[in-house]
Amino acid sequence: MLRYPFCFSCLYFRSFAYLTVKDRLPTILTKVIDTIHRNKDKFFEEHGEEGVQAEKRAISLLSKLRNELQTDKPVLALTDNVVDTDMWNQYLQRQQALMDDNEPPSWFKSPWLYVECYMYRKIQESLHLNPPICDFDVFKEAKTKSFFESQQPIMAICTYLQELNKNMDDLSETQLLEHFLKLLQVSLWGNKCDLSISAGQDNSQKASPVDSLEDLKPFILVDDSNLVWSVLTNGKIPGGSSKLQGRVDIVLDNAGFELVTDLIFADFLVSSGLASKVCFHGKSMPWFVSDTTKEDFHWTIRQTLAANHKWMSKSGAQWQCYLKDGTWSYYDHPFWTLPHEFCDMAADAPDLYATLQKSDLVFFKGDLNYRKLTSDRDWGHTEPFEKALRGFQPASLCSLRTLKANVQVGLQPGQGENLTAQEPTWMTSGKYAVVQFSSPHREQ
Ligand SMILES: O=P(O)(O)OC[C@H]1O[C@](O)(CO)[C@@H](O)[C@@H]1O
Ligand SMILES: [Mn+2]
Repeated sequence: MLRYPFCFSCLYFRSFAYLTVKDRLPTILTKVIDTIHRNKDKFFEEHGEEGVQAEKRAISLLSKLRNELQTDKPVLALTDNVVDTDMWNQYLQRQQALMDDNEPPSWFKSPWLYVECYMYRKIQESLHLNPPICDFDVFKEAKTKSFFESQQPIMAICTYLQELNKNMDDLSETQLLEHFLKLLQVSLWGNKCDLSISAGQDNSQKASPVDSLEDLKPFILVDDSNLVWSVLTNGKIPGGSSKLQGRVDIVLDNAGFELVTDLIFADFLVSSGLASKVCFHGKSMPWFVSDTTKEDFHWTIRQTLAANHKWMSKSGAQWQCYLKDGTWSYYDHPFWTLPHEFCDMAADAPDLYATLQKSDLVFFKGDLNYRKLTSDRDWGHTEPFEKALRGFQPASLCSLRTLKANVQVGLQPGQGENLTAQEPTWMTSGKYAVVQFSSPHREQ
C-alpha cells in the first residue's frame, strides 16, 4: 500500500496551522459576530422583530463556536439539514475513524484543512438555523471594500486589456505569447490579495500590476507557463499559428482585485482565440473571507460596467455579453465548500469530476486550492506535483498560487532548503508564487 505524508494539523505547537487555529480563526469569528451585530437595524427593517431575534440567536451560536474552538472541544455534527449536511457529517465519521484511541476529533487534534473549512461551514449553519437572515453574506462588506480600494490598478489593467484588444489581429505569435505571460502573471499575483491570511484586514492591490511584473519574476519558484502555452496552442512552438480554441475552466479564488485579474485573463483568452469558452467555478456560500460567490461574480461585473471610466466600463459590457451569449458561464458546486482533498472528487463528486474532464485546461487559483490539490500534506519539496495530486487528473491543470501555507512540491533539489535558510517564512508570506502544471497526457 502507498503511504503518504501526514496531513498538517495543529498538534505542533507554533506551527503555522496551530497559529492559524489559535489566533486567526477566533479573530475572524469575532469580526463575523461584530458584522452581524452592526447589521441589526437592517435585519429589523427587513424582517421586523423576527430579524432581531435571528441576529441574537446567530450571535449566540457563533460565540459558543468560538469558545469551543478556543478550548479544543470536539467537532460536532451539523444539524441544518441542507444539501451538503450529510456529506459533512459523513466526513466527520471518516475523521473519527482515523483518530487514535477512539478520541473524538477536536479543533486542535484534527487536520488543519478540515477544521478550517469546518469553521466557515459552521458560520453558515448559524445563519441557516435562523431563516430570516440565512442569505446574509457576513464577508460581503470586506469584499466590497477590497474591490473599491483597488480601483486604480483595476482601471490600469482594464485599459491595458482594451488597448490590446484593439490591436489583437495585428499581433505576431511572439507578441501574443508576451501578452499571455503578462496577463497570466497579473492573475497569479492577484492572489496576494486574499482577506483570510490577514484575518480580514485591508490587503488590496495599490500599485499598477503590469508595471511590477518584471520585479516579481524572481519570486516565481516554479514556472510552467510554457507548458500552459503549449496546451493553448495545440502543442505548437511559438512560430506556428495553431490556437486551441477549446474550453478553459477557472476555479476561482478571491473576489475583489483577484477576481478582476481573472476576468481580464479570461477575456484575453477568448479575444485572442486561444480559447472559445471559459467556465468559471465559484463558491456556493461565503468562504475563507474573500472567496467569490455567484453574487460577488455578477456584482463585480456590474460594478465594472457601471464605473465612470471608459475602459473599465467597456470591459464590464464585454463580460456581460460573454455571459449572455454563453462564451462564459458560471457554476458553483457544493464540493468546492467541502473539506475534501481533490483526490476524493472522482468518488465523492463524480458529476463535478466529469464536468472538469470536458475541459482542455483547468486553472486552480490560490492557496486553498493548492492545499486541496496536494491533500495539505507534509510532502518533501522535491516530490513531483503529479505524485502529490494522488490521481487527481481530470484534465490538464495549472495552479496559479502565491504561497500562504506550508506545502510546496515540485521544487529543484536544494531550492526549498536555501529558501528556508534565507527566509524562514517563505512558504506563508505570500511573497513567492508558482505556476505549476500537470497533464494526464504528459509523459512522466
Ligand atoms: O485565498 P487563498 O489564496 O486560497 O488563501 C487562503 C488562506 O487561508 C489559509 O488557508 C490560511 O488561513 C491559507 O492557506 C491562505 O492563507
Ligand atoms: Mn481565498
